[in-house]
Amino acid sequence: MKCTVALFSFGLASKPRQQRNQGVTWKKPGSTGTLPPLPVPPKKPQPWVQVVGHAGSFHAGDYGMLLKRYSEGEQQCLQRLMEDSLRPFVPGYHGVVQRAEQDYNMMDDLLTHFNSPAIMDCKIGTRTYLEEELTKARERPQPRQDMYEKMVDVDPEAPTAEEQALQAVLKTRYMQWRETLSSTTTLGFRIEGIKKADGVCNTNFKRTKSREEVMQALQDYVDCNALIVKGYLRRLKELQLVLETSDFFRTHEVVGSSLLFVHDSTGKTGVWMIDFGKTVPLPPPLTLDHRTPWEEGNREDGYLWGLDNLIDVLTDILPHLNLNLTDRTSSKPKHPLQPEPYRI
Ligand SMILES: O=P(O)(O)O[C@H]1[C@H](O)[C@@H](OP(=O)(O)O)[C@H](OP(=O)(O)O)[C@@H](OP(=O)(O)O)[C@H]1O
Ligand SMILES: Nc1ncnc2c1ncn2[C@@H]1O[C@H](COP(=O)(O)OP(=O)(O)O)[C@@H](O)[C@H]1O
Repeated sequence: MKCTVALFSFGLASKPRQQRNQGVTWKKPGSTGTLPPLPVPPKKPQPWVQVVGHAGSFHAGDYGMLLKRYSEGEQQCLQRLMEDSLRPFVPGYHGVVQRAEQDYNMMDDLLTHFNSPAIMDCKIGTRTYLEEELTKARERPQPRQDMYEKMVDVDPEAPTAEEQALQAVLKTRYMQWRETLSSTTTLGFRIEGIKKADGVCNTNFKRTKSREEVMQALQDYVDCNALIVKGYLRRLKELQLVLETSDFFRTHEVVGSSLLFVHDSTGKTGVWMIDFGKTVPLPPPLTLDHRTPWEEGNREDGYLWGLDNLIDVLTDILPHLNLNLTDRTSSKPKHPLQPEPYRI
């Protein structure tokens, strides 16, 4: 799908938006010599942007809330995450709401405190389908025509003779093909989509596979700004430490989940874990270290291995970037082969 922009399609409170702004009054300066501070005019509502994912699943709400089409599994994860050490790394969860007879999980809109942000969705892990989906596909195979078409659009040679005859592929086969076509298998993460600050959106990363291609895409995403990368690296390293001790993480298979990167021109950066639609609790006493390679039955997802690699790749691009946040005239590295040393 293409990036979707939404402007408050569902108000979450009974008070309409315009009414909320009526509390702001502009006073004349008094005659005592000291000027009272001028009230700040109300901020223009920022449009919420969806970079990738299912079309029609989200509604931007008022008061910095986001509604995502209800899934019980995701609700349980978000509830548990509110009690876990990972809480600062996920959107705040605020329960279930109903709109037009549809249930939604209500969570924080992570874009709220950014100004015209650049956004990147990176899917983490070496496997993008659940083990239970593999079992189901064997027991009751349901070849899909839509996935065949998506496959042929990218590479007409990709389907096997049997798949060509059927004009359909199994979902797990499609997902495995996407994993090996991109950097999921080799690096344990892949770029799904990027929206730059100028509004330009790119979801054409299906074939972005090699370390060099990934580095190039990341470098372009941050506009060669080392301070942004430094901010991201700080946050990712904190996340890495918390993941290593989180009870939630140890006891869940985390599949198809993304890290949402956000930054803006002030230099503010943020990274959060999103999308727990395919995150499932493990049968006790099974736990995962998220770094051991996957073998069917061990449930490992490669999440931490992918995060380790993502941190490595971001660290590797640092010497090629500009340290000067405000120098927009020199956004390309001047001597890519002789980079200046960079220290974190
Ligand atoms: O990105 P493309 O190549 O379009 O493929 C999509 C993604 O893999 C989705 O995963 P995610 O939501 O993690 O992005 C997946 O949704 P699931 O999460 O339901 O597996 C879709 O499956 P279907 O929804 O079955 O079509 C699949 O068609
Ligand atoms: N809490 C959030 N705040 C801001 N944007 C979000 C949030 N959750 C999701 N998004 C946006 O929606 C996109 C799809 O989210 P995701 O949960 O992965 O949906 P899906 O389950 O349909 O794949 C993300 O790439 C991001 O742009």
